[in-house]
Amino acid sequence: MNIPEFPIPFVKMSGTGNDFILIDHRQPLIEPESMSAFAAAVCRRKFSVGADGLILIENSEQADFRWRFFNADGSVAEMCGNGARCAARFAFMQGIAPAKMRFETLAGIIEAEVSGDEVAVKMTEPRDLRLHQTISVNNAPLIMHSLNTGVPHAVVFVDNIEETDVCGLGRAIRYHEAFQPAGTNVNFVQKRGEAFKVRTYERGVEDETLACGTGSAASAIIAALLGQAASPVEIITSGNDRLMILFDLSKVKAGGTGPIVYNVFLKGPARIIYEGELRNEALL
Ligand SMILES: N[C@@H](CCC[C@H](N)C(=O)O)C(=O)O
Repeated sequence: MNIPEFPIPFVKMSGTGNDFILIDHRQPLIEPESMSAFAAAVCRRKFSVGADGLILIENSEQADFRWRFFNADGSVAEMCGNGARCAARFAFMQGIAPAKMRFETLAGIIEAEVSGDEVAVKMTEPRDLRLHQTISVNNAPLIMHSLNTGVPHAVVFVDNIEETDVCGLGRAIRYHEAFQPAGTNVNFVQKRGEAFKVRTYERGVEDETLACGTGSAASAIIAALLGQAASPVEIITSGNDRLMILFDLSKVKAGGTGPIVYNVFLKGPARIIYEGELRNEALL
């Protein structure tokens, strides 16, 4: 890795327990070929700052800014719902963007609105919907659904979410041949009154995270398509925080087949935990 010039100012943020390191990278500090290794080093818990992901905010010619998003293992993700809410608040706070903004991600343009510590983002149009797939996991048939809400998600409805082996089952599904080569994030979902509890095994973190925005959106939309919910859907995260998912749904596409879902919004808190300066020892 090319060693960047230290110290590097950063902000640590949490989107309902999904935590990120944010860096204003409009003046480039880290060489593109070193970014993945840099992300993996600074996201390493207990040895460095520790986080589920790294977000670099850069200049854009089409929007208020663009981001580069890295998972904790250094892999690049096309989109991250909670990261998007944190990035919007960071950009507003640093004077990079107004309260109502647009920014570029690999999944497309994201619209966001910041109001205090609450941030709403308009997600990309969901795609690649598959309902009622049966795959074999640990030699047993498992029924699941899948949807791409910016990144790929599998959704499994369970009867006892507390007892579900999120890491064991999640890893088996994440690496299942049905989802290769990209792999998938995996959400386990259980209805709780009018709300839904969601626990997510995240690709690129390779662990359960305390919340997942795109996973919550995929779970809410699939619950609605199965007739179990209607927008707005309240999601209870693993960390017992709340996210709201709003969307429009029409059961049949005009002149075609299959449902369409559009105007998908993800709303919830995006909190600033601390600000600091990275030293070179953060990479050791
Ligand atoms: N935590 C995220 C999703 C981040 C990307 C994911 N790990 C992937 O690689 O697909 C969210 O809040 O949406």
